[in-house]
Amino acid sequence: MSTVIANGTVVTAEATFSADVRIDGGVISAVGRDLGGPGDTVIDATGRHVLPGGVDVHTHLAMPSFGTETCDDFSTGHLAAAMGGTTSHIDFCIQPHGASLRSALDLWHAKAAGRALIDYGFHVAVTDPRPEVIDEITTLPELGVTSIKLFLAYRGTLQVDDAALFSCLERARDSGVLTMVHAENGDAIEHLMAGAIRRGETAPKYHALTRPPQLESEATGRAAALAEVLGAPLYVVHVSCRGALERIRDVQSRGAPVTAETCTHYLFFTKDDLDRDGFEGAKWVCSPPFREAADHEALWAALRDGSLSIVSTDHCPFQYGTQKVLGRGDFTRIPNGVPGIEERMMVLHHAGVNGGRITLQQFVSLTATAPARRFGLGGVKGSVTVGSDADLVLWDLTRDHTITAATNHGAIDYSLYEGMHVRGVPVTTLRRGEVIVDGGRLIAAPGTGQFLQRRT
Ligand SMILES: NC(=O)NCCC(=O)O
Ligand SMILES: [Zn+2]
Ligand SMILES: [Zn+2]
Repeated sequence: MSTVIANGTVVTAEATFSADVRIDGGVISAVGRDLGGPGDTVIDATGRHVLPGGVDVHTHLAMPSFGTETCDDFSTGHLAAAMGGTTSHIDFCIQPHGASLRSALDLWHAKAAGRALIDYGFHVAVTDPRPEVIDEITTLPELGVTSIKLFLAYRGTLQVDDAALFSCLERARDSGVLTMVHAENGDAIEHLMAGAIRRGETAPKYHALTRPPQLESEATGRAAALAEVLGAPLYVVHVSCRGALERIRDVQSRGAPVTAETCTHYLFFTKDDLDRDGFEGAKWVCSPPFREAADHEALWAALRDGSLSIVSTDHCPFQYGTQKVLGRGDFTRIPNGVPGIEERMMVLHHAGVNGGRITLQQFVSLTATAPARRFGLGGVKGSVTVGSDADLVLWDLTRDHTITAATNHGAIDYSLYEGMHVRGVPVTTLRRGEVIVDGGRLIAAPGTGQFLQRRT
């Protein structure tokens, strides 16, 4: 039996046009006029825009960190994602020290099993780059994993040195695997943090002050230079500042295969948000930290000119009431990370498209088409085109909504965007042709989200 989304306005990364979308076996089989026929299930999209479901390539669900674990698992995180119009994501599987990459992946598969509502893939974060672990990178594509991540910060837990970065970039290049990098100079940060604590500077705002933008720019330039020397593909995650953008543009101008993302929150907040009354600023603690208003404009410009091609969330939620408070009296113990998987599409659409900063096509590209293509899902996810999975979101561009943690759906007890008014919301979400959210009601059953085997 076929489903037809009738009378909507289809939006792709290239164009916006009136069309029906026909779905057979969970896949888009036609896009055109008057596609409905007898026996079809028809979903009337009159007055709605039909967008590809969001693809979020940077999330941390049920991730152990700072002595606790991110509060959204593959059940609550997926519920929040689906409610916000995101239909697939790629989560970071973190290699425990001493473990193989394969066993780390097994751990993450177990976290998702029986819970998933949307489709999901994994990147592997290599944290213990022993020679045999670097050798294992070549085996990842056969497991459906075609990207690894290296952290240049978080000394003692996640950080790797330049020798490991160089070896991994080389091995990944030879295996068709994309290397992602968290670019901050972890050694300099440790030094600055220790000095702040010695001086009794313990409040959340010192998180931002001990991670200055120069240390992100330096690490970005270093990673980009190593990738350029090797001709290895590199993806810089969560770019937050002008200096890092300059380093990325520099290597891109010479044709180096370096791409980059920013995350939603870096377009909205500044380091002053960490200096809110009492301990409230802890809600805004993430790495890299928030910068200046001028960085927002630089990031928007980079999204327009393509030097940044993706907006992801870095959804890494820790409850304020029970988890962020672990760092009361010592900012270095505040779990790093902020939530955003439910808000990404709405706030980016509102500030970006309604705000006149990007077009609706650019919005689709940044949130769905480009991330799918970059991470081995092109032609499968992220586009309203024939042959792609029917992951679709029907948007009402005229509907108003006020964001508040009380009506959000994840396990997190706050929203960075609390009280923000947006116009334009997802009203119906389909995953592989099946309606999973309609009018704010979840319809999908736990365990129906599928693992995404990605291509190199
Ligand atoms: N971003 C952040 O503060 N936490 C999540 C881990 C990471 O991406 O660095
Ligand atoms: Zn990071
Ligand atoms: Zn992250």
